[in-house]
Amino acid sequence: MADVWQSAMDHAVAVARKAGEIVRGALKDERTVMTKSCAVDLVTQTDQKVEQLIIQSAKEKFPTHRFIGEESVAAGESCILSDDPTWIIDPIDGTTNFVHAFPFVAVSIGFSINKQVEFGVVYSCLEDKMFTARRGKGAFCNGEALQVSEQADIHQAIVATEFGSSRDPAAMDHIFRSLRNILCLPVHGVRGAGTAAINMCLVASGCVEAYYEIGIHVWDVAAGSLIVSEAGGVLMDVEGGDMDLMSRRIVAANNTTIAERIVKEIVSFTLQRDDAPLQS
Ligand SMILES: Nc1ncnc2c1ncn2[C@@H]1O[C@H](CO)[C@@H](O)[C@H]1OP(=O)(O)O
Ligand SMILES: [Mg+2]
Ligand SMILES: [Mg+2]
Repeated sequence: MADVWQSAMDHAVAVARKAGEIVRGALKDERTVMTKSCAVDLVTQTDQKVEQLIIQSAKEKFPTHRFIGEESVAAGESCILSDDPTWIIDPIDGTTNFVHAFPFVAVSIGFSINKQVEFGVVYSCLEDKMFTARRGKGAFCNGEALQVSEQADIHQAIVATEFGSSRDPAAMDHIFRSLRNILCLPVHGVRGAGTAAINMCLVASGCVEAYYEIGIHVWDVAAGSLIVSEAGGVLMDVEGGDMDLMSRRIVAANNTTIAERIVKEIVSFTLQRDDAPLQS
C-alpha cells in the first residue's frame, strides 16, 4: 500500500509553498489589518485566504481528515485534538511581522495521528526556507538535514522567546520575571523572531539553544515541535515533564540539560487550554 501519510506530507509541502507565494505577493499590496482577541492580536485577509486554500485543497485529497486552523477557530470552530488524522494549521505565523514587513513570516502545517505529530512543515516564506520533519525520519531545511546545537552550558546559550499578544499586567509581570531570570543567569542573549514556528526552526537549526513561551496555541507549535525533536532536540512543559500540545506552554531545547535549566527560571502560569469547552 502506498504510504498515505507521505502523500499528505507531500501535499502539505506543495500547498505551503503556494501559500508562501501568496504571502510574498500580498506584501507588495496595502494590507488591511483587523484585530481578534485584543488590539495587538492581528489578522489580515491573507491569513484567512491562505487558511482556506490549505484546508480546501487538503479536504479534496483527504476528505476524511480533520482540521484545526487558527482562523477557523477564531471564527468559532472547535479546537479538539482527536485520534483521527488532523491537519493543524497556522496560515501565517507572524502576522504582526507580515503587517510590518518584518522579514520572518511562516506557514505552519502540522499533521497528527493518535494525538501525535506525524509530520511538520514550516515554510519561512521570505527566507524561502522549507523546514520539514517526519516522525522517525529526521528534520530538514531545503533538503539538508538539521541538527540542534551541542551546547550544554546555559551561560554559552542563546534563548528565544516572545512577548505574545496578551497585555494582561499579571501575565506581563510573570513574563518579565522569567526573562530577567534567564538573561541574568547570564546567557549570551535572548532573541525572538516574532513567530513561534521560526523560533522552533532556529532551535532545530542549532542557531539558538532553546525557545520557551507561555501563550502559544497548538497551531503555532505542532509542526515546529516535531522539527525540533527530529533534529535531536527535546520538548518539555514550562514546569518540567512532558509537553502538552493543547496547554499553551512550551520549552523546546537542544538537550535536557538546557531545557531543565530554563524550566528552573520560568515563573509559570496557566492559561485556558486550547481544548477548553467553548463558552456559550
Ligand atoms: N502582538 C503579537 N506579538 C507577537 N506574537 C503574537 C502577537 N499576536 C499574536 N501572536 C502570535 O503568538 C505566537 C507566539 O508568540 C506568534 O507566533 C504569533 O502567531 P500569529 O502571528 O499566528 O498570531
Ligand atoms: Mg501563530
Ligand atoms: Mg497565525
